[in-house]
Amino acid sequence: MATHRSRALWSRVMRSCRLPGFRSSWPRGPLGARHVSQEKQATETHFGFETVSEEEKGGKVYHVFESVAKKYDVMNDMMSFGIHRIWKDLLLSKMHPFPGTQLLDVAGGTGDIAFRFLNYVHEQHKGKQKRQLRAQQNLSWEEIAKKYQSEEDPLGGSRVVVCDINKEMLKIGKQKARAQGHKAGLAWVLGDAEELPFDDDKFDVYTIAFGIRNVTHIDQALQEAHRVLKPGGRFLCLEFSQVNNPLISRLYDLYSFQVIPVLGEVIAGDWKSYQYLVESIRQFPSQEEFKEMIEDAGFEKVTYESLTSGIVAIHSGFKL
Ligand SMILES: COc1cc(O)cc(C/C=C(\C)CC/C=C(\C)CC/C=C(\C)CC/C=C(\C)CC/C=C(\C)CC/C=C(\C)CC/C=C(\C)CC/C=C(\C)CC/C=C(\C)CCC=C(C)C)c1O
Ligand SMILES: C[S@@+](CC[C@H](N)C(=O)[O-])C[C@H]1O[C@@H](n2cnc3c(N)ncnc32)[C@H](O)[C@@H]1O
Repeated sequence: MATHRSRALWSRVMRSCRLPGFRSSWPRGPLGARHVSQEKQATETHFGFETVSEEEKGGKVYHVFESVAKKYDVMNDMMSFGIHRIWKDLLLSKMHPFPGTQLLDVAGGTGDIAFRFLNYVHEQHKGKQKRQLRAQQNLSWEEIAKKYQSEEDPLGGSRVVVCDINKEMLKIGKQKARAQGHKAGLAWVLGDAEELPFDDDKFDVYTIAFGIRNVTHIDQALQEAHRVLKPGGRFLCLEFSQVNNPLISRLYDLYSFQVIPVLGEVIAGDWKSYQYLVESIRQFPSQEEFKEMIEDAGFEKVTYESLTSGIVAIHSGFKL
């Protein structure tokens, strides 16, 4: 059994060497994940390097995340040497939520962004409370103790809704929330980024981390982001992007195509989902192209910051 498994693994490694994975520059559709050919308008798209119908794509993406959900978090630490945590922390520092922020985290999966948000606003609120106490002279010990024991909202009114299309990812997220003691200020909603189950002008911030690449109609998801944000609200997207240093790009390509699917097979028993991951990264638009797409959806003051040589980028835009 073990020999069969390792032989199968080796044959996959060999096959993957024949993939365009050895090219130093990658074919990139101008619209990223959505490729529209002249003959078959708006019916075909990409699922990694595979061309599939738009109807098929959603089901395939669903299957990927249903399959990897249980191993999702451990895979991210292994593949990125823990670096995905730093990227997510940076997204939160960029957001720098104000007290009372209403956040919608779309494609929120197992809750990494939501938990960071809750920890951030909790720390912020505690800091504010301390500063207020320090500023008040001559408080008795009883008054100070009362202030700490009062049932005041420890999140200062901030709330987060995690919205994801995949039940299995949300299930793992809810288990993590229980284990980490997150209860208040957190809601889980099953929903599609392309058709959000929320009213217009509802949220202060919309985040999407490593999610938009998987959506069939990225333009539709961006328009939905714009719709649900309040005027003055902020769009923030953390996603894979384009590496511009040729040497790092070559190493990263080698690592992506030769190591990541192997890790996927060994840790999650799922080569194909991790092959989809690395292929879908190469189909996603560059920093500048994605910036234009965000502007086309009606966002203003759109900027981006490339992280780790452009392996990922954070895009930001405002609904004004
Ligand atoms: C299904 O869809 C998904 C599933 C998911 O689980 C997650 C997502 C969404 C994704 C995330 C939340 C983040 C996931 C993170 C990544 C995909 C990885 C991002 C990658 C990095 C941060 C590292 C970037 C790597 C480089 C720039 C290249 C550095 C690599 C090397 C020097 C190794 C070069 C590799 C080769 C020559 C290939 C052959 C090598 C071997 C077979 C030996 C094995 C090598 C290793 C295990 C690597 C050891 C590397 C080091 C000790 C150096 C580390 C250096 C750096 C990190 C700069 C989702 O959608
Ligand atoms: C790579 S995970 C990202 C999870 C989380 N944001 C994080 O940073 O770890 C991608 C998530 O996008 C979700 N997703 C894919 N297509 C979606 C869609 N159309 N609407 C909402 N979520 C979607 C998947 O179910 C999956 O949970």
